[in-house]
Amino acid sequence: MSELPGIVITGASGRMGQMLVKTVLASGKARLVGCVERAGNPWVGLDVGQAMGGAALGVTVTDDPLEAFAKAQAVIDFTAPAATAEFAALAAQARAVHVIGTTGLEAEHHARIDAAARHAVVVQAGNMGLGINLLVGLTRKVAQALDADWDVEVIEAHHRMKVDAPSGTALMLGQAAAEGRGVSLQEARVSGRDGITGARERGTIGFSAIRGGDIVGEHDVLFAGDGERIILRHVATDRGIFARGALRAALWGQGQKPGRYDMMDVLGL
Ligand SMILES: NC(=O)C1=CN([C@@H]2O[C@H](COP(=O)(O)OP(=O)(O)OC[C@H]3O[C@@H](n4cnc5c(N)ncnc54)[C@H](O)[C@@H]3O)[C@@H](O)[C@H]2O)C=CC1
Ligand SMILES: O=C(O)C1=N[C@H](C(=O)O)C[C@H](O)C1
Repeated sequence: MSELPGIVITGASGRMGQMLVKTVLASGKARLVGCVERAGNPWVGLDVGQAMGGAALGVTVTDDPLEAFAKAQAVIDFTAPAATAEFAALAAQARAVHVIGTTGLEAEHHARIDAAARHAVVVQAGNMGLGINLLVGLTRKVAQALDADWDVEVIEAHHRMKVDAPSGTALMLGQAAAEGRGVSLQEARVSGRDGITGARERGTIGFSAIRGGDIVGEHDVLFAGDGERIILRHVATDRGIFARGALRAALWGQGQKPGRYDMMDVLGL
């Protein structure tokens, strides 16, 4: 029997990094072959199992991604935009599937990810969970069925440590609403109202972000009409859903042609 795919986790000491380490170990479908953290992180040089407060796993956290990626069939990356753009090139060099969960990516990061995807398999999504990816389809459908008399607002809530807004998921949902309506999100988007904003402009898609406590991730897509409202809602209560989705993407990516994919491809939605 051939060996299970080897996985490297970047940002291993982070909230998602630790969840990913546990998920890969528990899966029985992949091997943990490396963990990467940024230079200066206190976990660098430690065994990742011991750093997490458990038994040694025989995987030392390194700040050298190239060395780690050389052993990997897939890199699962939930870090920060600049790091992810750099990892994209290194993962492609190693011909490893790059699963990107990092959000807050801007045009320059997407361009570097696109360049890497010419040589290797990249799966990128602002949300790796099944529920949200289903909600994206529903949002597109509802937006298609309603005209611009229905105001669309995307409302999201996350923990106090989240650094980007709107969330990657909120942007996926906004994009789906814009597609359903046949408009450009870039042109329709209104974020973070404050002060004398004037009346709401017809056809815009609004975004509001709440930050507090330990909220894992909550998203509402509100369609507000005259005399009625439709609310599509997803509530995440456990980061395990994102980690299991990311591992599924890493396994799905084995043997695919080089290119850029998302969770819709992985889930067959
Ligand atoms: N797509 C999805 O399903 C999900 C995406 N996310 C996204 O994943 C990212 C991480 O989220 P959290 O784990 O909550 O953040 P976190 O701050 O707990 O973890 C990020 C980790 O990345 C590490 N890191 C940053 N730069 C690095 C570098 N150059 N090299 C190696 N490691 C580096 C940090 O040291 C930290 O340990 C965020 O962008 C978040 O929005 C989070 C959950 C689900
Ligand atoms: O930072 C988080 O925590 C999350 N980030 C993703 C996002 O930006 O949408 C996914 C999830 O909501 C949790």
